[in-house]
Amino acid sequence: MATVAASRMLLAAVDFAVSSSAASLVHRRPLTFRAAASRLVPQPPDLIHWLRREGGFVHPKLRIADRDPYGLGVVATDEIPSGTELIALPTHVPLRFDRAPEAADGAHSTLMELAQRIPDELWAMRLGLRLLQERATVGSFWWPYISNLPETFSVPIFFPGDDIKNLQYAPLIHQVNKRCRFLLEFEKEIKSILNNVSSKDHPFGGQDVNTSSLGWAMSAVSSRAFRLHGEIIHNDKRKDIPMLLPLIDMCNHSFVPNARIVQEDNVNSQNMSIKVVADMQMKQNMPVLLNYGCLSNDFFLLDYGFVIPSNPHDRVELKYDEALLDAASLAAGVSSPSFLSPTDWQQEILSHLNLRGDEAVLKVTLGGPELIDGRLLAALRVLLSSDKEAVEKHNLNTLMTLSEEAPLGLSIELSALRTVIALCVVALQSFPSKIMQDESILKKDISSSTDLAVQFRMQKKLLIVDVMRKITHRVKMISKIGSTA
Ligand SMILES: C[S@@+](CC[C@H](N)C(=O)[O-])C[C@H]1O[C@@H](n2cnc3c(N)ncnc32)[C@H](O)[C@@H]1O
Repeated sequence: MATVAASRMLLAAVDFAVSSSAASLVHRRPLTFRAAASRLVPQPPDLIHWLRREGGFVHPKLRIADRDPYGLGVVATDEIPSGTELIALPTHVPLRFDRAPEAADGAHSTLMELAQRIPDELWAMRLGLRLLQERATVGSFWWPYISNLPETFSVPIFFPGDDIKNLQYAPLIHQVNKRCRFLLEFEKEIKSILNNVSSKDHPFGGQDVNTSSLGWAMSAVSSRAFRLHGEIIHNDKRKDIPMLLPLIDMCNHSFVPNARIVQEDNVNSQNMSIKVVADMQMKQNMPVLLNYGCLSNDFFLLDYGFVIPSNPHDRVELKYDEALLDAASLAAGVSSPSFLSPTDWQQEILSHLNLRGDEAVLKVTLGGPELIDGRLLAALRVLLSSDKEAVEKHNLNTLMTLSEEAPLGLSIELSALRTVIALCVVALQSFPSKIMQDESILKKDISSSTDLAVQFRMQKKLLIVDVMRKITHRVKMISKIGSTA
C-alpha cells in the first residue's frame, strides 16, 4: 500500500514532465528527424587527403569506413604496433570559437554578441555558432571538414513528441525540453539582432538561421567536440577549450579504448599539436576507439545520440523526499518515526549532508560504481539510528560509504539496505512500462528514435534491477554474519 502511494508520487513527477513536454511540442516547429548517417553533401572531399595537405599526419594504414550502426569510423587496414602515432593535427586545423576568421571583424563581434546570450551549460551552441558561420562561408578553409559532417543527428531534441514521452524518465525529458525551449527562444533573439546588422557584418553571410540549423550545429558540436587543456587559470585549474578536431572526431567511443588523445602544449601555444596514439596493437579492420568519458546514458543520449547497454557509469536519479523514504521503509517493514520527523541531531547531520535547508540538493542517485548515493545511504543509516553517540563516533565519509563494515551495526545496516531495495521497487513502478514490454517493442519494426527512447528507459530499469540484486546479495551476506555472530 505504502509502496503504491510512493510510486504514485514518483509517477506524478514523470507525468508532469511528460505532459509539459507534449504541450510545448505542439507549438514547436518540427526539427525533422532522419536516421540516415548520410553526410552534409553526397560526395564530400577526402578528409584524410585534406589533412595531409594541411601538414597533418594520418598513418598510412588508416582509413575511414562505415561502422554501422555507429556511422563512420576510423579503421586500421593492417597491423599497427602499440604506441604508434595514428593521427596528428597541426595547430590551425581544429575549429574553435575563440579564433576569429581573418578580415571579418564586424561579423565576429556580432557572433560574440550572440554567443554571450548562450548559458554556460550550453557551451556546444557557442562553438556551434562558429560552425554555422563557417558552413555559410563560401570557400571556408574548413569546408572539406564540414561537408563530411553528418546531415542529421540522433539526439533527442530531434525526436518526435511521442518519443520524448517514450523516454519515461523525467530528468532527461526536462533536459530535452530545456534545450528545445532554448533553441526556440534563441532563434527569435538571433533574428531580432540580425535584422539590424548590415550585410557585411552578418556572421552567416545573410543566410537564415533557425531552430533546425541551430539544433544541427549544437548537436554536431556536442557529439564531436573534445575539450582540450587551456592555460592554468589558478590553483592548478585549467580552462578547457572545446574544439572540433577533424578526423579525430571520426573515431567512435568505447569504455575499453585502444587509442588516446595526446595534447602537446597548451591550446594557445603556436606549437600545440593534437595526436591520437595507439594504446595497443591494432589488428586489420580494427576500429580506432577513444573513450569519450565516463558518462551516464543521460549524457550519451542527450549529447551524442546513443545509449550504452549495461553502462557502468549510468545512474537513476531520485528525489530525496522524507515522505518517500517513510513509505519505502514501511514497505520494507523497517519503519522509523524519524523519517517524517527527524530529531534535532539527525536534522543537523542531514543539513551537513546537504539534504536539509535552503541550499539543499535533493537529487540523489542509484547505480554507478558506488551503487547507492553516499548522501542517501548516510541519511538512511542516521535516520534509522536512535543512538546519537554511536552515530557521532563516525565521520560523514564513513557513514556515506558502502563498505564491508556496517558502521552503525548489522541491524541498522540491514534496515537501511532493505529501505533502498523498497526505493528501487518504487522507482521501477514509476515507469509506465515493464522491461518485458520494452523488450518486445524493441523486436518490432520501429523508428530509430523510438528504438533509442525504449533502449534508454529499459537500461534505466535494468540498472535498478541490478542495484536491487547487488543489495539483496549484500543483505544476505550481512544476515549470515548476524546469524553466526
Ligand atoms: C565523434 S562522432 C564519431 C564518428 C561518427 N560515427 C560519424 O559517423 O561521424 C560520435 C558519434 O558516433 C556515433 N558513436 C560513436 N561511438 C558510438 C558507440 N559506442 N555506440 C553508438 N554510436 C556511437 C554516435 O552517433 C556519436 O554521436
